[in-house]
Amino acid sequence: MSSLNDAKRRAAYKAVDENITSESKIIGIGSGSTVVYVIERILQRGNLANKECIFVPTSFQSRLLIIEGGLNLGDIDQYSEIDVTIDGADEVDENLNAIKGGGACHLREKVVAEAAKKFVIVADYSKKSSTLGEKWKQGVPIEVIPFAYALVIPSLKRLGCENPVLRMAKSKAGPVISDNGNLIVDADFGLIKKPKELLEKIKLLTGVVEVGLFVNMTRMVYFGNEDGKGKQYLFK
Ligand SMILES: O=C(CO)[C@H](O)[C@H](O)COP(=O)(O)O
Repeated sequence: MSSLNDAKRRAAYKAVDENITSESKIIGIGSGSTVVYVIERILQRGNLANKECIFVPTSFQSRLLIIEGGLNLGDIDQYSEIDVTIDGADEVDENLNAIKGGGACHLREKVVAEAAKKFVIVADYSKKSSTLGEKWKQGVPIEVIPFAYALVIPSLKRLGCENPVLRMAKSKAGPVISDNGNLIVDADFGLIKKPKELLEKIKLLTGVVEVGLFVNMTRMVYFGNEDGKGKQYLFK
């Protein structure tokens, strides 16, 4: 296994072991490659898989992971109070603010994170930074309704992003369509020293549904380390 995957797995296992307890009944499941290891660990711990836990997905991908794992699937409209949500991230700064949405799922991810008493991020060492924008060079993912994207792009330029890019699909001629039927614009703002301010400004643009900046939401981050030895935890 690559050191990166190994690091993802270590972070995910530790986060499950330390945050999903016998008290946890409703659990939010994020999206992405690291979350696959979250489900793997939950299944290994048969007591979690078999008992009456309900798992709330953040995407088509995590819905499938829950179903294929034979876990109890719930929806956010049935379970709007979640005990703990565990999700990946594209970058996390030293204040535990994060960029998310590399998989175009950040709208649902934010809903399920906000519904949780505790929001926990799992990531490999390459995601750790001191200031957002240092590591994730693709830009801030912004979910936009299709009708408005041509208007949102120049507005993002006025906010300081030189080249906002409509995210295109890799195996289809056309744009990435989110699970909500929307488009994703990736907007590189360089180093983001004031993520809350930027989030508020982007969110005010008409047609923007959600921004992949998770500010003041994360309680804990588990980073899997490169050396294969330890794990690094950051707590708020
Ligand atoms: O925000 C996300 C999807 O929208 C993912 O959590 C993020 O992209 C991290 O993914 P991975 O664990 O594959 O690195």
